[in-house]
Amino acid sequence: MKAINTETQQAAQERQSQLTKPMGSLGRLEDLAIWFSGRTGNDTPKRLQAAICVFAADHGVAAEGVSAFPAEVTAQMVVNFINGGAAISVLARENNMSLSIVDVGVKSDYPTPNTSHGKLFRSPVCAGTANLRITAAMTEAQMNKAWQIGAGSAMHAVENNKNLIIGGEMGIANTTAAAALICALTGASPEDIVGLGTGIQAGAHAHKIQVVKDALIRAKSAGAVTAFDWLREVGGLEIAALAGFYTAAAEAGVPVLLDGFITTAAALVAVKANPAVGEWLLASHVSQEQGHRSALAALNLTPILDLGLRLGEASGAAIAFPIIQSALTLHREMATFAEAGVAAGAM
Ligand SMILES: O=C(O)c1ccc[n+]([C@@H]2O[C@H](COP(=O)([O-])O)[C@@H](O)[C@H]2O)c1
Ligand SMILES: Cc1cc2nc[nH]c2cc1C
Repeated sequence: MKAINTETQQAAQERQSQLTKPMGSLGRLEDLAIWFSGRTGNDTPKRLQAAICVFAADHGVAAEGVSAFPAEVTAQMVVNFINGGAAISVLARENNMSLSIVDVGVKSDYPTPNTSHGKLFRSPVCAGTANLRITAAMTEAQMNKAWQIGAGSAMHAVENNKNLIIGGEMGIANTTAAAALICALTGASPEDIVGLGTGIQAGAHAHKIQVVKDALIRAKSAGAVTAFDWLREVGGLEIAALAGFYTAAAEAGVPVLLDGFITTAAALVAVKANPAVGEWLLASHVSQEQGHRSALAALNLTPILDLGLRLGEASGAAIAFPIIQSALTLHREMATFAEAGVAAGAM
């Protein structure tokens, strides 16, 4: 894993103190510029070129009635992404970000749209996971395959000169898998982590908590210990792909911007498997899903935005992106006190 460049990071900190503003007056935007300086080895980091990959897959646990929507919506939304009508399609266009949709296990058939608001990669590992309440979600081989597809997507983005990696997901019932993973990897209780996902009612929420409890007990008695064990037992194909995606980005030394609850669960898996990955992660927002705040805290991450979002698809990351871009442009282009002939204050 590439080390953080403390020299460029320090130079960026020094530059921040010389720009024509009271020190600290740009708040977290200053920290973001300094953070990127250390990661890019450049005291004035270049403009960001972001790649978004949305990983889509289905979940056997949807059969438990844990989502407000039917599983068919996963496939239908994949088509909507490519047709340009989904939130992430709009946001990717708005912010000039490349958009790839990667099917790693969508169950229902769907036509290949002949529009191209994003690139579709059909690489299903299998037709969705098994029901994690009653059996392992994936086999070891399926999990590894999904992980490798995610890693390959990150490497492809890096080869295309992308310098910010954004992962998103689409998968009906995946907040159940993500909640189970977060509980398993942080020790939190299902009551504190399981949320309403797409908008289930109180009765379905109580049942969803029980499903997660049952899954945790089952997986534990099946011998789950490592992050990979838990991923295989209670995770999902798109979550495995995201964990591989984040790990490969960190290994290539390219910063990662997380999205919501599910992407954070994937990041937790990646960091538990290799703690150095954590140095390359930024949190775009804290979602409305109940356990997101504590999952981010477990990763030592502070979200940029808190807008009550709960959509997924990388939408929160795409919304935070222009703020990060502004932080870097300000850092590069603002004049120093000396250049502008402005008197510096006492520091
Ligand atoms: O990103 C989030 O924080 C988030 C919170 C709630 C729901 N979602 C999205 O909604 C879907 C999962 O919700 P559910 O109720 O089917 O588990 C999945 O496609 C996610 O992208 C996403
Ligand atoms: C319509 C819809 C869009 C989504 N995007 C991400 N998850 C989603 C879930 C639903 C139900």
